[in-house]
Formats: sequence, structure tokens, C-alpha cells
Amino acid sequence: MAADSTEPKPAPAGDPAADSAAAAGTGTEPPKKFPKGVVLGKDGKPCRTCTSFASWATQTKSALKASAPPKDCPPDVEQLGRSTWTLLHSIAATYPPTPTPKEQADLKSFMHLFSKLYPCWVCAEDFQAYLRKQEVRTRSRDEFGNWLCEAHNEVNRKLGKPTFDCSKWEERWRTGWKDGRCD
Ligand SMILES: Cc1cc2nc3c(=O)[nH]c(=O)nc-3n(C[C@H](O)[C@H](O)[C@H](O)COP(=O)(O)OP(=O)(O)OC[C@H]3O[C@@H](n4cnc5c(N)ncnc54)[C@H](O)[C@@H]3O)c2cc1C
Repeated sequence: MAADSTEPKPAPAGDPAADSAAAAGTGTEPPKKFPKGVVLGKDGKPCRTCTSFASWATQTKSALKASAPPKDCPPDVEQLGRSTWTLLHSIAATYPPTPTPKEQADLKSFMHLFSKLYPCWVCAEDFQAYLRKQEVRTRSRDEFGNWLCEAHNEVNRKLGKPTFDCSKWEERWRTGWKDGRCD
């Protein structure tokens, strides 16, 4: 679903240059102000899975002012992201070295559906755009693992994080590091 063009555009998750307040509301209601970094959902309400906990906590009144949320709270954009990358890289790690045509088609279709269903909508839209530019490569474990690593690096760059050396993706996600610390 595309964003309603009558609504003010929310600040993209992780954008350090984001506007100081996101405004929600349509037409007749006075727009509500939200603190810097709080990303709105397409319904105009704050989107928790699109917002970091630190930003989320600035507009709540509870114990969430603590430095980290209790473990059993809904995920913020970072927790959701870490868990999702773990799942995706683990799928790459267990993908066959020589997949059948059916396995390749299943992975392609999973990645396309994933990009539509990802719960942070701003992240999802950027990932869909990436998939249009860089078609998912599924002909082998090595090919998909490297494609995914590059896709993850694209998000790292967008967020101003260091990029990962993709020659090491299998050590990180499949075999464990050569120094034996994961054995
Ligand atoms: C598809 C997708 C799109 C996202 N888009 C956004 C967004 O638009 N805005 C936003 O704020 N957040 C977004 N996120 C979340 C963001 O990518 C991070 O997950 C989140 O900021 C937490 O980061 P982190 O530093 O804990 O490490 P993460 O980036 O979650 O990485 C987890 C671990 O993976 C390893 N790693 C890092 N880079 C790579 C790589 N290239 N290849 C293999 N392994 C690697 C490292 O060991 C790292 O500790 C997105 C997540 C996903 C899955």
C-alpha cells in the first residue's frame, strides 16, 4: 500500500537528518506532533517497528524511560532488524550449494513476499526498491549469501554503520570464525 499523499511524510527510520518532529493528521484535525525520530505508520500513528526504542521512549510516560525495554515488549526497529538479519543470513547458510530450480524459485518468491510483509514499512519500501535494482541471486548458497551480504551492507550504508566484509559471511553465519571461538 502506498503512503497517502495527503499525509505528511514521516521521517525515515535511522535518518540522522530527520526532521525534528513528525506530524500526523488529515485535513480537519490539527496535526499531532511527535518527537524527533518517531516514524509514523501509514495510519498516521507512531509505528513502533519503524522507530528505535530510544526515540519511542521519548513519547511514552512509563518505565520505558529506562535504557532498554523489558525483554517481553514488542520489538523496536533495531531488535526487529537484528532478529530478521539473523533469520535471513541463517537461511543463506542452510541454502543448498547447488539448489534445484524449485528451491531457487521458492527462495526468490520468499524474498519478494518478505519485502512486502516486513513490519517496518519504510524499511520495506527501500528494500523493495533494492530488489528492483539488484535482482535476488539464488543459483547457489555462495551466490545468495553474497547477494544478501551486499543487501545488508546497503542498509548499513544508509544508516551510517560500517560495512561488513562479505568474504567473511560464511564464517559469521555458517561455519563460525576461523579462530575457533564459536566451536
Ligand atoms: C530488510 C531490512 C531493512 C532494514 N531497513 C532499515 C531502515 O530503513 N532503517 C532502520 O533504522 N533500520 C533498518 N533495518 C534494521 C537495521 O538493518 C539493523 O538491523 C538495526 O539497526 C540493528 O543493527 P545492529 O547494529 O544491531 O546490526 P544488524 O545490522 O542488525 O546486523 C546484525 C549482525 O549481522 C552482522 N552483519 C552486519 N552487516 C552484515 C552484512 N552485510 N552481511 C552479513 N552480516 C552482517 C554483524 O555481525 C551484526 O552484528 C532493516 C532491517 C532489515 C532486515
